[in-house]
Amino acid sequence: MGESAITSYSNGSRSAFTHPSLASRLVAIENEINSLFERVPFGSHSLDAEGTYKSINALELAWLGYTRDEVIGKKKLVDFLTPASQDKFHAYFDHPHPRAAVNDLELDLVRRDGVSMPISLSVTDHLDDAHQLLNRRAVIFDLTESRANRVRQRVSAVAFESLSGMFITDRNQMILQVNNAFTELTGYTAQEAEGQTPRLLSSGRHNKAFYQAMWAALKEKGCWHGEVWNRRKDGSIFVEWLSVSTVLDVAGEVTHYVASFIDITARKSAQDQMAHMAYHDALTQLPNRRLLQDRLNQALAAARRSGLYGALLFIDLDNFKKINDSAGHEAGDLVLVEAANRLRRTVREGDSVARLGGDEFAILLEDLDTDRLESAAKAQQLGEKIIEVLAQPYVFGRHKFHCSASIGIDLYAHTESGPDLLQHADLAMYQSKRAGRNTLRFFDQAMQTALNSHVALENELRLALEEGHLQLYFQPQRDRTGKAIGAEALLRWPHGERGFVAPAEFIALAEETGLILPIGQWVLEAACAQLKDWEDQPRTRQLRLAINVSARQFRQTEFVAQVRQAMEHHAVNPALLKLEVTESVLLDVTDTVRKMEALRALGVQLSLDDFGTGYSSLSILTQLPITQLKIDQSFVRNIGVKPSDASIIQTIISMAQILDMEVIAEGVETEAQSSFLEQQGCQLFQGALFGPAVPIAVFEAQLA
Ligand SMILES: Nc1nc2c(ncn2[C@@H]2O[C@H](COP(=O)(O)OP(=O)(O)OP(=O)(O)O)[C@@H](O)[C@H]2O)c(=O)[nH]1
Repeated sequence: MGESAITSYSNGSRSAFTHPSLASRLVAIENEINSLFERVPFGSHSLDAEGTYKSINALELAWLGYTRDEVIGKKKLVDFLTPASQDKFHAYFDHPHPRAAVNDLELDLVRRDGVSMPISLSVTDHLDDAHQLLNRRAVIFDLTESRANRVRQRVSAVAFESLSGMFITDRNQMILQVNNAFTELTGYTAQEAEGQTPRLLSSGRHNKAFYQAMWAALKEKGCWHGEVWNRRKDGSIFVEWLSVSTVLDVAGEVTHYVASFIDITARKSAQDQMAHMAYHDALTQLPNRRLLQDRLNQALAAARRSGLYGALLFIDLDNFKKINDSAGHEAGDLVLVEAANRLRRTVREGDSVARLGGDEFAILLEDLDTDRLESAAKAQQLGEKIIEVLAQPYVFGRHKFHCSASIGIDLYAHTESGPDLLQHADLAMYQSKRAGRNTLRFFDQAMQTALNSHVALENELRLALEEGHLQLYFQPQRDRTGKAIGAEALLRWPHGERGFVAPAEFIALAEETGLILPIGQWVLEAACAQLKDWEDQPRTRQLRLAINVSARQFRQTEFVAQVRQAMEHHAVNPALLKLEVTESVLLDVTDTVRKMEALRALGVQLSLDDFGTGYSSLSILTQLPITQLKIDQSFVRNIGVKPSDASIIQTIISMAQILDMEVIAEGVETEAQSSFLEQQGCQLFQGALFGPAVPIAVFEAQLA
């Protein structure tokens, strides 16, 4: 820029400048300075004593966005400041005793385009001999960049002090800096950590390969994340989620590593605990069925490779329910825990013990032998040991319980599948139960054949129920005059190929598989519908209908509600519905009494079926709101054959009279039986002599 571009104004009023040669000399010097400042990389200007621009360099003009003519002699610096900066400016410069210099005062300019610009202002004042301000020369630095840097630094500093533990190392992994969270999480202060390497925290839980993989990832990708077990200063171990990143220089060389971590010990232990709960039984802490299934699958895969036999033992405690019923569920729990401990102690390390549920346990024995018989012998040996160990008394304080076990064993080689094994062992266990309990049985081919037809029959029964092929037959119940007072509804299953399946066969199957529940519900609904039907005709309006309720059905919590709903649904008179239950429901007396009372409150009749064959004591009988006793047909059949049975019948009838219950005899086939029963005071009769079970149309046709 040429000389003409610089214009300076001298303040002619000042005495020091009155000498013409000195004044022109000063002007020349000032012009020289101005021209010098034209080339500097910062803003520069001079102001007169009033603060008006005397000179300004090109850079500052460019920042402001004005022309020289608009500024020189017309504007003051304060005209270009933000209001806040104006206040600051005045506070510094409107001083009774001007200072000689101000350095690095931070202000904000407002450019012509309205954008503000941070600057640093340094000013040198020229004073005359009387300390009056002559003029002022200023240099201005643009702080835009450095202020942004400072903001960045502040943000970084705040970020560094986050809740995550952080540390920065040099390229040799020497820790240069740690944050407060690092100290909180590890127990090491900055002084203790700085100068060390991260090995300071090593727990010894990771091997060399782990760290090698970490360094390889850092080298390749520039970052690594993962779980690391570390040790705090106090020696305690914690697990952290660690992220490490490399910092590179312009040449691509690592200069630093930056690591941040959070303590995930609590989260991890919660996760571990949940995983444990998903695979273990809460009461005994043994693996549960799910985990056993996994292990079975692994064991089968291993057997395929090794060719060795293994065995699965299915263990079920005998009459365990009695302990619950007699001493309470807590006592039952104690026995289960003790049984689990005994099983654990009895097996070899490596054998899996699991609780399948209730009082059922399983043991998986792997790698027994290449020979089937030898393997069976080993499994049997352990099975017998277990029977012996579990049969020892269970003593808790003053209480002592006895509980034997029944075991089913299935050997496996490379062929079986996990679910089959469990099913086979279960079936073999069931054979042990049938053989009198406290023993063991192996699954064999005959059992397999029986199982196959069992499974087929089960599917067919399910289908028969779904497709409405089950039927109710009606066997009349008559009074002493021979008049039908009602009927017992009996389930029949006409099978497409086999004709009628024997009720004993399919009902036992339904009990075993649980199908008895939907079947029982169907019977209940069908009986109510039938009662409703009868209600519409005068001839049948008074007929009562008895249905059989299985113990399993009766034990359901919602049983009473089901009965109520069915009766409401069909709007039947409850007094005409009779539920026949067997003595097997009496195992849980309290529950039975409660349910029976609820049923009686609904108005339903209750009959105790097969009476005399079970074990119900007289005292229990007196607690039950039963309306009828049914003499079992086995006694009736022995009338005139076995005198003791005749006395039992006499006792039952007189007992019913004392307890004010109705009494009915079933299975009456001969006149002799009938007249004996009548003589003893029996009021109601059912049996072939009075009519077999027949379809509804036949039954109704036979009504006199
Ligand atoms: N105390 C307790 N009882 C349980 C638990 N789980 C299931 N049960 C009871 O265990 C009993 C299992 O009985 P079952 O195996 O069917 O019959 P059982 O009396 O052992 O007779 P058998 O097996 O035929 O010899 C049922 O009464 C269940 O209510 C439990 O966690 N604690």
